[in-house]
Amino acid sequence: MFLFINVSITVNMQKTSASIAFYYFTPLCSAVKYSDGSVLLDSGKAAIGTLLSKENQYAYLFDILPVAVAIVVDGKLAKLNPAALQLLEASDEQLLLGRSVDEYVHPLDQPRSQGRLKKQGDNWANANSKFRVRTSKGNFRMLLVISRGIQFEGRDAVMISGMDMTQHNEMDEQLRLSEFNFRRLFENMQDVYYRTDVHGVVQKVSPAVSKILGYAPEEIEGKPAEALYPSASDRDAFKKEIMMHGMVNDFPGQMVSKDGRVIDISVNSQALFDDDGKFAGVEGICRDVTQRKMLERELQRLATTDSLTGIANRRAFLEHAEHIFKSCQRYQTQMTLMMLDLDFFKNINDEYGHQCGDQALIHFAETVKVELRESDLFGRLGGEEFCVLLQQADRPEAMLVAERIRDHIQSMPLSSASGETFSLTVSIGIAIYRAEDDRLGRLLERADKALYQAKSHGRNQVIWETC
Ligand SMILES: Nc1nc2c(ncn2[C@@H]2O[C@H](COP(=O)(O)OP(=O)(O)OP(=O)(O)O)[C@@H](O)[C@H]2O)c(=O)[nH]1
Repeated sequence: MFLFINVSITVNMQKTSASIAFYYFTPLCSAVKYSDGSVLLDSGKAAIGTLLSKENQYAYLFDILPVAVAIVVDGKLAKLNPAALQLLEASDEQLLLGRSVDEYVHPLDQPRSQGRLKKQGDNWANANSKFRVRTSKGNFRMLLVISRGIQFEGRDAVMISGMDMTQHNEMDEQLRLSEFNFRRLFENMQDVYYRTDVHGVVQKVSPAVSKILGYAPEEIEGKPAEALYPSASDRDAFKKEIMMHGMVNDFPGQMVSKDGRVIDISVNSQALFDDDGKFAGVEGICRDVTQRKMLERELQRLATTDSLTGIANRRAFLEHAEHIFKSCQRYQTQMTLMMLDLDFFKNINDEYGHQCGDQALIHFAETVKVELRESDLFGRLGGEEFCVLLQQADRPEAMLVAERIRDHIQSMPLSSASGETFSLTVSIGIAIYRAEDDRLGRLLERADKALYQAKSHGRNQVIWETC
């Protein structure tokens, strides 16, 4: 296959038999035929001379060239090959011959084009340059054009050869536009774009990082990303997920800002691989979700907390208790459950008012809390009924805690808004986990039964389950 790059011609062309000499190149030979008919060949390639001496073969080559070629005399088209006709969307060469080149060149490119066509003689060449060309149908094309002085039918002429770059140009433009869009996004996005290398060293980070973490990008780029994580476990969980799935979505984590604050973040990332398919790093987007997390925590707190006393509400208590119950079933460990109910509480409300009753409930909860350990659960099941779950507590231990609570409640000083003092008592029923308990409800039922007995036996007492 020929490679007609920089086709350079000396022409002595008649209308019927054309004689063109090409510099042409193949892997095997290079050859030149000059206008005086002489042929210069590389040594050892004389066979090609036979080919070059056949002038009609050059005319044939001119016709089959995939590159548009036009010969211009005095600024007017004098000869075009079929590729040129195709490029100019013209069906017949005769319609173009004699027309000024300017008719086909974009007005803004005409001064440049005219300057290049003005040169005399046949020993010069214009460098590659882009021109906007208008076809016969009015469509614009972007051409990469080279031109060279030649002799055509005994006159100074210019041979122009052009490659259609319209598509390349559109692609360039699209690329430029997408680069521009990416840059605009990169500069202005609220979230932080980041990319690390295979060792977790930050390669690129977007300017939003300064708003979120207080660092300028240059302070982070080139440093290990893990220096920004407050906890190694967060980092390890992230790495594990990325290595396992190649990506993470809305992955929760935390980072430490320049001023030492811990920021909640959510990360969308994906693993990067090199051409050989080897892991090459991670790129992704980090979002500051501190506000969202605070709201979520607040919502969670509201959903699980009794608004009056601040202890667990019924749902949260039972959920947690269920959890501990299952653990007891699996590991056959101990747990005891106390049901606590204030005695004659209706009377407090009736005598001192509902607000005073509320205050009494708050004091009650605070007093009970003091008697419990971190691992114990305390919740308000409703009204003046409460429940305590003691983990790893046997009967003597549970009885001791319950008695202490009962005692402290009865000696807890309370006063009404008008200054009247009064006290409260509490009845407590206790049940302990048994191996045959198949659900938490069994334990609750037995504790409730014991509480009922405490009430019916006179209140202000602790009763251990009977059977
Ligand atoms: N102030 C106040 N009172 C409440 C609250 N929840 C329930 N109560 C009141 O608690 C009282 C419970 O009354 P009862 O169920 O008759 O029980 P009791 O008066 O404590 O009598 P015993 O349980 O039999 O000793 C009712 O008057 C309820 O209105 C609350 O959040 N605040």
